[in-house]
Amino acid sequence: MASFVSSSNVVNVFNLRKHKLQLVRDFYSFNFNSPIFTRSKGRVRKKQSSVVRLVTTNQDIDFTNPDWIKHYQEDFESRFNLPHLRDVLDIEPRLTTFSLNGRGPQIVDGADVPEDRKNGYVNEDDRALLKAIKYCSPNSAGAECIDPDCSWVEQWVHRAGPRKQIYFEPGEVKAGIVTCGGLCPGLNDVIRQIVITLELYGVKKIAGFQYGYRGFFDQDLPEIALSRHMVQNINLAGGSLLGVSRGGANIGDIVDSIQARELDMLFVLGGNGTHAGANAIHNECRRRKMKVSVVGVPKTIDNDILLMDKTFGFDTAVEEAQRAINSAYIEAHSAYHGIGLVKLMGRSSGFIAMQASLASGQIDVCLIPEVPFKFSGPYGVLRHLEHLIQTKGSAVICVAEGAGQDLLEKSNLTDASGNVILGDIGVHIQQQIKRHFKEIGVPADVKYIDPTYMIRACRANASDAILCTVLGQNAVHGAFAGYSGITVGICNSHYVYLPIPEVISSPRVVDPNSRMWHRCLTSTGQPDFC
Ligand SMILES: Nc1ncnc2c1ncn2[C@@H]1O[C@H](COP(=O)(O)OP(=O)(O)OP(=O)(O)O)[C@@H](O)[C@H]1O
Ligand SMILES: O=P(O)(O)OC[C@H]1O[C@](O)(CO)[C@@H](O)[C@@H]1O
Ligand SMILES: [Mg+2]
Repeated sequence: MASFVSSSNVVNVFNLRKHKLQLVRDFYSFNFNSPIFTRSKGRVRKKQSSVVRLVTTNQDIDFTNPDWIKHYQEDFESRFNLPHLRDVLDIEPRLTTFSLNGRGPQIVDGADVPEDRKNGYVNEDDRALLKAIKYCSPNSAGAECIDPDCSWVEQWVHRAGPRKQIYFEPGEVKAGIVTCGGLCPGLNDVIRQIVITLELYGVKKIAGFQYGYRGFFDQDLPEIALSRHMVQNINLAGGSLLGVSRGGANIGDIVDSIQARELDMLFVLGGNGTHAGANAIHNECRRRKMKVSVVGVPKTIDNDILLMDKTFGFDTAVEEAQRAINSAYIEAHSAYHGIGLVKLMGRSSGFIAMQASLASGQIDVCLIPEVPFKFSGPYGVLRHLEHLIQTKGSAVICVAEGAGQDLLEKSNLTDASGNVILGDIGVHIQQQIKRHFKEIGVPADVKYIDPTYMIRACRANASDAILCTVLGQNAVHGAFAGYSGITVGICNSHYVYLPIPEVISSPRVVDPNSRMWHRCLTSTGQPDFC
C-alpha cells in the first residue's frame, strides 16, 4: 500500500478521519508517470475523468467535478468544527465575567455590557485563514496543493479569544492544570497565565496536578492549590512548577478522578502523547455526559505539532542550541583539523537542528531525520568532512537525535509512554569520524557536545514568553466558551482553536522540499549525501 505524504503541511490537508478524503504519497510527490497525469506543453495535467486513488477510505476526490472545491471546503469545515459541550448537554450560556478592561469591574449577571466593551470579544463565527500562499504549480518550492492544478482553496479555522457568552458560573468552577511529557521552556509561563486568567473570570478553585497524569491517581501526590499570588514569579525559572512525567495514563481512572474531584475544566499542557490522552479524556467525559471542558496547550520542544507556526519553547531551545554550536565551532576552529559535533533534540522532526544551524551560521553539515543520508562512500558525510578539513581546516556538524537511525542497531525498547528509545546517533557519528580519519591517516580532533537537557531546562525567552501568555489566556477563554477536546495554537500568525485530532495524527516534520530546508542547505553548503 502506498504510504502517506510526509510533509506536515500536506499531511494537515489530508490528515483525515475514516470517511474523509485521503491522497497517497505517489500522488502528492507528483509521480508524473502515474496513470492520472499527462504532460502537455511541459505542464502536468491530470488525465480527463481521472479520479485520484484514495486509501483507507471509500471516498474519492473527483477533480473533474466542478464542485469539488465546495465539497472539500465543507469537509474541511466539519473536520475543524470545534467540539462543544452543547453538542451533548442541554446548557445555556450566560454573559461573560471577563472584563476587557483588565482591572475594571466585572460584568455582573444580567447587566448590560457597557458600550466601550462591546466590541472587544471574539465572535464564535470569526475565522482565520490557515494557508496564506497561493502556489502556481506543484513544482513551486514547498508547494502544498490539493489538486494537480494547485487550485486556491480557502481553509478557515476558528479564531481564539474571549467570547461574550460563557458556559460556566466562574464562582462555582473548579479548574485543573497538568503538565505531561518532557520539559519545555515556558511551561511555568503557561501555568501562570492560565491561573491569572481564570482568576480574572472569577474562578476561586484552581488545582495543579503533580507529575503529569500520574497526579490523578497516585495517592501520594496531592493537588496543589494555585492562585495568582502563588504563580506570580514562577515564570522566572525553567521547568514545571507541577512536575512532569511519562506513561501511566489510564483514561478511565483519570476520568473517575476528575469526577470525584468535581473538576469543570482541565488544562493539559503536553505534546502529541499528552494531547492523545487529553482527547481520550474529553471523549470519556462526553460519553459520561460530564460537563467538563478539556483544553490542550501544545508543548513540544521538537515543534512537531501539525498546522502550527511553532509551539512554545521552540524559539528558546533554538537560541540555547546556538550556544552549544558556537562552542563546537570555537573548539573545532581552534584545533588542528578540528571537527565539532553537536547533537540536538528532535525525535522525528529536525526543526531544532535546522533552525539552530540557520541561526548560528556556523554549521557545515546539518543532519535531520526527514532527510536520509549516507555516511560513508563517495557521496557520504565522511568524504565531505575530508573535503572540509582539506579546504577549511575544520568542520562543524549538527545532528538531530532522530537522524540516521537506519545506521544504528534497532533496540525495540520504549519509554514509559511507548515512545521508541532511539540509538545515540551522536556517539555513533563521533566514533565513525574518529575511526575513518585514523584509517586514512589524517589527524582529526573530534569534539562532541550533547546539550540535550540544557536546551529544554531553561526559562522561556521573550518571544516564547509572549506566546505562552497568549496561549494560556486563550486556553481559558476556550474552556469558558464551552469548547472541549480542543487545543490552542498560532497558525499563519493568528491565534486559533483547533480540534485535537487534527493536530496529532502524525508528528509535524520538516519538508525536505520546503524553502526553509533549502535555505539551511544554502547556509551550510552541504551536498546531498546520497
Ligand atoms: N495515545 C495515547 N493515549 C492516551 N494517553 C497517551 C497516549 N500517548 C501518550 N499518552 C500519555 O501522555 C503522557 C505524555 O506522553 P509522552 O510521554 O509521549 O509525551 P508528549 O506529550 O508526547 O510530550 P513530548 O513532546 O515531551 O514527548 C503520558 O502520560 C502518556 O502515557
Ligand atoms: O529523556 P526524556 O525526558 O524522555 O526526553 C527526551 C525526549 O524529549 C523530546 O525532546 C520531546 O519532548 C524528544 O526530542 C526527546 O527524545
Ligand atoms: Mg511526544
